[in-house]
Amino acid sequence: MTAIQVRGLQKRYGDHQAVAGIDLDVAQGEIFALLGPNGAGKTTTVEILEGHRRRDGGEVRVLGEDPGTAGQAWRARLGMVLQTATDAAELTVTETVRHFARYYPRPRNVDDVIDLCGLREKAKARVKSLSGGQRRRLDVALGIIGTPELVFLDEPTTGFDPEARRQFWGLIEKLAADGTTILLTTHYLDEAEALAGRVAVLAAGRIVAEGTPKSIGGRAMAEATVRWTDERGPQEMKTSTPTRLVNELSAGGRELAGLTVTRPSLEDIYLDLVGGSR
Ligand SMILES: Nc1ncnc2c1ncn2[C@@H]1O[C@H](COP(=O)(O)OP(=O)(O)OP(=O)(O)O)[C@@H](O)[C@H]1O
Repeated sequence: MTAIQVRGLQKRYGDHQAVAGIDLDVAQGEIFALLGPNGAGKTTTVEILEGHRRRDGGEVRVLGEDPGTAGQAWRARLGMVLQTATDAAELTVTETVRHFARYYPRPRNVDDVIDLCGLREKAKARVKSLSGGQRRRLDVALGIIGTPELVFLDEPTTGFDPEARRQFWGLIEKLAADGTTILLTTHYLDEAEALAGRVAVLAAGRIVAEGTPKSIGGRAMAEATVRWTDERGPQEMKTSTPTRLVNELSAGGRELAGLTVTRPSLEDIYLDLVGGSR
């Protein structure tokens, strides 16, 4: 079943076209990433899907309903990770999660969620004493306490140190393993590559590429560059059949000094895709 279906979505702020006609399909159980630079229209898109912002044009279905008109029962099936959710800073982590659990008809077990989000050691700590990364994990705890079918994560790891990001990715993978659909926005390529089954690259309100991280921008098909050094010095050849080339070069068991085979990185392709639109 399709969790999210978007056709021709448009949003304009004054005379600025923030979202310029995008199509999206996210299947149930998928981790889907909207990847794009600052100002590409990611947050606007997610807020429309959450029902927090009105669209100017296009069709949107989220869990089968139009977010513009869907009611409370629909909302309870979504997990929205809002940075403002943890304002009750005088409460402890457990108290905060327990408090939010009361809003939902089918909440997860409070202790399970605290464990899942890696907050066991901080369960009795006041929210105001948490680090930025721990607070973000608490935001996620509050986003998933209601057993949502679909979770929206808007730039979840911005400002995290590398270890906190790894831990957070692990949490997202655990959620997805339970069958939760996840739509995340990010401007980190490695995050999209590590987590998402499919990625849409957004630039200036349009989707400029979509597919698996490996296939984005035709990367899987791109020519490889084979480099090696021989008696003439450093050599370089571009080829669509690098295995054959290396076989030919090394015929008779000849060792090739400094041999490397590279394809354009996701970063090369991405910068190419979004470069013209900034
Ligand atoms: N409420 C608003 N009023 C006017 N312009 C807005 C409003 N919200 C967003 N914009 C503009 O619309 C464009 C898209 O913004 P949006 O926040 O959706 O981008 P984004 O991809 O999420 O960027 P970031 O990575 O910086 O969060 C930007 O040019 C932004 O300045």
